Amino acid sequence: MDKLLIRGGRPLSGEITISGAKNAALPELCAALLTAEPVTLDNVPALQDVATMLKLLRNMGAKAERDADRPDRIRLDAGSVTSPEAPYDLVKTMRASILALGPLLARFGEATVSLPGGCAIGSRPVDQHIKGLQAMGADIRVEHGYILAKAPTGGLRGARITTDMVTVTGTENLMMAAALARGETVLENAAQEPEIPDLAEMLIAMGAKIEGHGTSKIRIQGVERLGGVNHRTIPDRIETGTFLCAVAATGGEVLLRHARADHLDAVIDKLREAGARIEAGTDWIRVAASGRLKAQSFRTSEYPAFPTDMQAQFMALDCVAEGTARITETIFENRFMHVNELVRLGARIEVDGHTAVVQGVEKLSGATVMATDLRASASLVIAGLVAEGETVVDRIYHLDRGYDHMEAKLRAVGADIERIK
Ligand SMILES: CC(=O)N[C@H]1[C@@H](OP(=O)(O)OP(=O)(O)OC[C@H]2O[C@@H](n3ccc(=O)[nH]c3=O)[C@H](O)[C@@H]2O)O[C@H](CO)[C@@H](O)[C@@H]1O
Ligand SMILES: C=C(OP(=O)(O)O)C(=O)O
Repeated sequence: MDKLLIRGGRPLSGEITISGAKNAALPELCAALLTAEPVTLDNVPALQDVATMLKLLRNMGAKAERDADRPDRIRLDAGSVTSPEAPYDLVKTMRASILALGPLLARFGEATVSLPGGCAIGSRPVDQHIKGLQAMGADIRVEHGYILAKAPTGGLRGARITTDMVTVTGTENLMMAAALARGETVLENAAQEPEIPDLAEMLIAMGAKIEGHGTSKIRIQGVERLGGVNHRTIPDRIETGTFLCAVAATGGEVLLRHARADHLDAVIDKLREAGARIEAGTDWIRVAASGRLKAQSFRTSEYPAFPTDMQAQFMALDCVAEGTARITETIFENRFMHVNELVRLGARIEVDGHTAVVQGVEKLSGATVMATDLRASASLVIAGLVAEGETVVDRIYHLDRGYDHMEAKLRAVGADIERIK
């Protein structure tokens, strides 16, 4: 199993190019299932989750290949889908496979999708996806770990759907299903994360009629068919935020290219309050920091508030900042698993329910730690970059699921980090 060996204590300087967003690319790959025409996606990151999604689409009979001359481009053709099914062995490694459910049901009138397992960060049920599709007339049974879904005769029907909580993939699944349903769907309490308007723009370019994306009320007028499209995925705001925290923690100065500061206001505000210097243009962000920063308290919440996917990385920064930070996680019930590993590196953190209290220390000291989920892994990498001596981050397959060549990007700005097999 691969590990990362980090020798900490080096400031970072230079340039990093931000990849396309994992959480936009995954639903957009599934959106290709809505049409029999070719779809081309650009700026798709090279990640394990994307590879898994391509496998899943090919398993259904779709064509899904990276362009040989241009690796960020994926060409998809779901004209040849024969089996609207997502089997357990592919779904179990990637929860986002649930995003195949809405498009398959809308286009083929039926779908069989394995229930995603509970994962490290929480139980993560999909009841809201199911409830929304049922409101559109689908008959849904859960048997032997599979969601067996059938559309009514004549196809899904538009409906007014208010989800019990704000759900990102739930909103995406229902928006995609509604694009091919009969009549109007109104999604109330919709998620507003930037990945949702990006998906909506792609669907609109395919011929969908969608309004209100990026707000909590999305209106979709179903159309009979959708066509092909060439769409460019937005930059990954969480990869961007991860590198911003890394530079703020280690000190130095780095220019992030192809980055969108306007998708990351809550994190950038906190970094500035901590003492990092940040400038930004339309597609770049420059971050500079020196000395110890000031610890920052925050509370994760739905967009545009502080993202849960940045909680672990910012906690690593707080571990070596001056003062005390209170970090409250409100989205997932079990997203503090990095805490014990950070403590192994010398951090002082106490968890009380959904809140972690971090007392900043002057330094961390390298140790062997274990990655438990994707962003926990990123947090341990940041901690390793600031710790004295050697840190080994074990089980980095989590990191490979969601970061595009992270260690190569960090090495290019001066980090002493290598992958050991
Ligand atoms: C592929 C992708 O885009 N993943 C992101 C997406 O995950 P994902 O879409 O799975 O997360 P949700 O927004 O759905 O989850 C929000 C909360 O709602 C709960 N819930 C959700 C759906 C449901 O049917 N029932 C239910 O109870 C979840 O357990 C969680 O407590 O948004 C999360 C929250 O920003 C991010 O951390 C993930 O990186
Ligand atoms: C939790 C995450 O992803 P997923 O929903 O794919 O598990 C994440 O990106 O931090």
